[in-house]
Amino acid sequence: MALVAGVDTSTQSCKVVIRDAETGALVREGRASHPDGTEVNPSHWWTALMEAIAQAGGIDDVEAISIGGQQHGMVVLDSEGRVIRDALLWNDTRSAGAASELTEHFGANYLAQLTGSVPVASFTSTKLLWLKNTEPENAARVAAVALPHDWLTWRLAGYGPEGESEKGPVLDALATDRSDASGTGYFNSATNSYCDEVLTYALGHIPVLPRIVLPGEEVGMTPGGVKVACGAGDNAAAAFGLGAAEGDVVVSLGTSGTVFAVSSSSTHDISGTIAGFASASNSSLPLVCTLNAARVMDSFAKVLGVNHDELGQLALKAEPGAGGVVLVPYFEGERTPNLPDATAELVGLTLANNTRENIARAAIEGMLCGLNAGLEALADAGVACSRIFLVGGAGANPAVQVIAGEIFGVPVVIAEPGEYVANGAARQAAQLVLGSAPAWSIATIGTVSSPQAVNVIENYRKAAAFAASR
Ligand SMILES: Nc1ncnc2c1ncn2[C@@H]1O[C@H](COP(=O)(O)OP(=O)(O)O)[C@@H](O)[C@H]1O
Ligand SMILES: O=C(CO)[C@@H](O)[C@H](O)COP(=O)(O)O
Repeated sequence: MALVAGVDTSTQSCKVVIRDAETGALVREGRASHPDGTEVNPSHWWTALMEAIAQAGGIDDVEAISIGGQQHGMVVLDSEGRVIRDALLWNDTRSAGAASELTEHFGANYLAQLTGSVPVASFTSTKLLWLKNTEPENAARVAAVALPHDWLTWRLAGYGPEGESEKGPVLDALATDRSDASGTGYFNSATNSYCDEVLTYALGHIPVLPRIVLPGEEVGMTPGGVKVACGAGDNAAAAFGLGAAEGDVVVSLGTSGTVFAVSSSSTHDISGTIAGFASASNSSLPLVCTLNAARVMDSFAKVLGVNHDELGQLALKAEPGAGGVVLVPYFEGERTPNLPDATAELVGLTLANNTRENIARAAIEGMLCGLNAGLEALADAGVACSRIFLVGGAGANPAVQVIAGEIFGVPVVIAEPGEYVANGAARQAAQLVLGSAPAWSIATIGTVSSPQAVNVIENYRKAAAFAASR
């Protein structure tokens, strides 16, 4: 039995699954936490990866490993392979001004055609421009730029600063894949090449960038002799893990809320709503992302003094529409719509409807209505949606599954709880070992199908428009 390992180095934690390459059967798993914050020293990701691998029983008996990871984070290295400053993560909004500057300089239409997306503060390109504008001495020292999964892949393959790695600081050994590169804002996934003009404007010079490795190709070997595959951005890895095909839309409720689909045609949305990313299988991954998902539930569970399941039970005791209470969940600002400085609003309260049940339901409805707007944008762009796969930490909550059926108005398939990003990465590792991607089956536990709660969506739309107008 050949074993493969898949990793999800996500915003809040690192998860490792070890699976049978042929059947996909789960053999062992492990996880470790990441620190809080939108600015993180990458060494914490390495420590968490080592801890999660150890918890999963190590990888000595594994033939190949691949890493899926949070997208966009800016990891800047000097010529000695050392990290110059803490990485700015995808949910750090300080580069919102730089995003506007890039869009004004090149034009939304030009960037959408060239890179598939109009940049917002999440994109790596905007973080590099922020670095050049704010910390010019750090920007001048940048010899290489990597994403979180690229940097961990490099370290896993034995590279890193002298004294901390077996193979030393070989910057040219950095590697990535199309899906994660497509989230940088300086990559053209039609030609699989980097956009020098955007990079030069953003950073002031062209650094070493990870070479693009195609699915099924090998990046290198760990010092222990395990093959390393190219990895992927976390959303692309989840789609690959689920085997998502045309007509399947994936909604992921982790720190970010994302709605995306694997598509044979690329998008170039000049409004900036849809990011035109690449998938982990040589196709496209149109995606809409919000900054406010699982943590909205974490926050309301804390305020109401309940756990996640109890929050869900409270929500299901309230009627759809929460008696008129509406949450616009912009706790961390928002990315789609692009409102980096917005704050959350709880509106429509009266003495009669101000109950724990209504507030719990409004929290879940608000989180999902934000993503429903993304689903509508994908439909407007011609992306087919006959069913939705719900994944991510908050997607496992039974109340979220029921309410998702009402908000999306499309059958919601409930996959067995699992680590779908890590599974997708493990499937990439299996592709490397077997020569083609194995057809692992996905265990589902049911489908939620409800008429769409049109009034709930309309009330949310009005409240969100009001919040955006402030
Ligand atoms: N049953 C649940 N209901 C709601 N939220 C949950 C549940 N279980 C976990 N979460 C939340 O999901 C988040 C973790 O999900 P995950 O997909 O791993 O996030 P990320 O990939 O961004 O690190 C945490 O905020 C956690 O509190
Ligand atoms: O920025 C995006 C997608 O564009 C986020 O989806 C990140 O990739 C983080 O993912 P999670 O850690 O929330 O799963």
